[in-house]
Amino acid sequence: MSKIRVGIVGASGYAGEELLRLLLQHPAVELTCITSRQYAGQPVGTAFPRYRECPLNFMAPDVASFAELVDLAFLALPHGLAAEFAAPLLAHGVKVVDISADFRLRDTAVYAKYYKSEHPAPELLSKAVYGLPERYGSALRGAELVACAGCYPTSIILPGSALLASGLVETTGVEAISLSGVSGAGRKVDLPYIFPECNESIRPYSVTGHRHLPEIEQELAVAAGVPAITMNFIPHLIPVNRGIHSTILFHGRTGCTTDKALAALHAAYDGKPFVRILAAGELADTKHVTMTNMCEIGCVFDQRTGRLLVSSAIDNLTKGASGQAIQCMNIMCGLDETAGLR
Ligand SMILES: NC(=O)C1=CN([C@@H]2O[C@H](COP(=O)(O)OP(=O)(O)OC[C@H]3O[C@@H](n4cnc5c(N)ncnc54)[C@H](OP(=O)(O)O)[C@@H]3O)[C@@H](O)[C@H]2O)C=CC1
Ligand SMILES: CC(=O)N[C@@H](CCC(=O)OP(=O)(O)O)C(=O)O
Repeated sequence: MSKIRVGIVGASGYAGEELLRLLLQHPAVELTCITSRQYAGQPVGTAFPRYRECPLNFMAPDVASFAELVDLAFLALPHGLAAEFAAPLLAHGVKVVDISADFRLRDTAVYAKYYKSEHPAPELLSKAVYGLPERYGSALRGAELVACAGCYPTSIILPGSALLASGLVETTGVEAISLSGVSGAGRKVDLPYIFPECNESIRPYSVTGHRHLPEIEQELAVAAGVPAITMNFIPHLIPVNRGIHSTILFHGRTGCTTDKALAALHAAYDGKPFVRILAAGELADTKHVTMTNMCEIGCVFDQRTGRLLVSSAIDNLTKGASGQAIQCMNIMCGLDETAGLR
């Protein structure tokens, strides 16, 4: 079988770097082109010295020349911009896997509120499949445009949707407290993210209106089968390079126990290669998942408070971004879901 020709738009950032790491050893793809404005014309090793021996050169992000070289494009661009690239690429017949947030929200008014601008390509929203393979696997088969789930959302929606769908927990009073490594903010020089500012620091931010909140609420409501879910989501920046840990608190319904919650998670995810359900008494740890495409989930029911405490961990750059994007590509193209990701 001939290899799928793929390219990365925005390959000089952290999501781009993670795509490079995974795609350069993917058995069914040929990485034909990578773009960057600042490194255009230079070898990939200029931006990432670990790839000094790699013969690839960055090219300028010119859609027409890029589209000639690829069957499928990964967009690792800032939100707002990704949609501007998606539209002409799709028009050239190129499949698009977008890692940005541009096609995740179904409601353009919600997008405008949280992303502070009108949606750049609303006409494409109906084409977009939400890129969370464990929940949307069959819709991904043959999709042309995939909106990869966000990093924090992946860590919350995977456990949360299974538990809400099981009926063991209430749909009201949901709370999620998440901790993210600094690579989640991208490869940029910005004062709050330089080493002396974020080392030895744990800092909550955007505690009442983070842009991932509507994405999490949207997908949890779908899973729960209710018109809307209103919840708290409290992200924190922590001084590690990679990894997200989320603690999600639910009010248990009558009969909720740790064993029943674990059984619901097993029923949803047994056989899914990138979800690991822990045994009773175990909670998730980012150390167990960094540099992998795995989401690790544990939970415990607190009899005293009636709350189900759920703990989940992912690598923000792998299952939270580029690994998930490749998992989506594998399904879109009829490959083994795990190709290049084990
Ligand atoms: N970091 C993470 O953990 C996650 C990131 N994401 C999403 O993935 C996307 C990329 O994130 P990340 O890699 O962290 O971001 P970075 O800031 O590290 O990289 C952004 C990339 O976009 C390119 N770029 C920026 N502006 C333009 C432009 N005007 N035209 C063309 N290229 C441009 C940059 O290249 P150059 O300047 O050289 O042109 C660079 O390659 C974002 O939408 C982010 O929200 C999603 C999940 C997790
Ligand atoms: C630590 C940090 O700053 N994290 C980013 C989210 C990471 C990201 O890129 O979000 P997407 O999944 O939507 O692309 C933030 O809070 O905006």
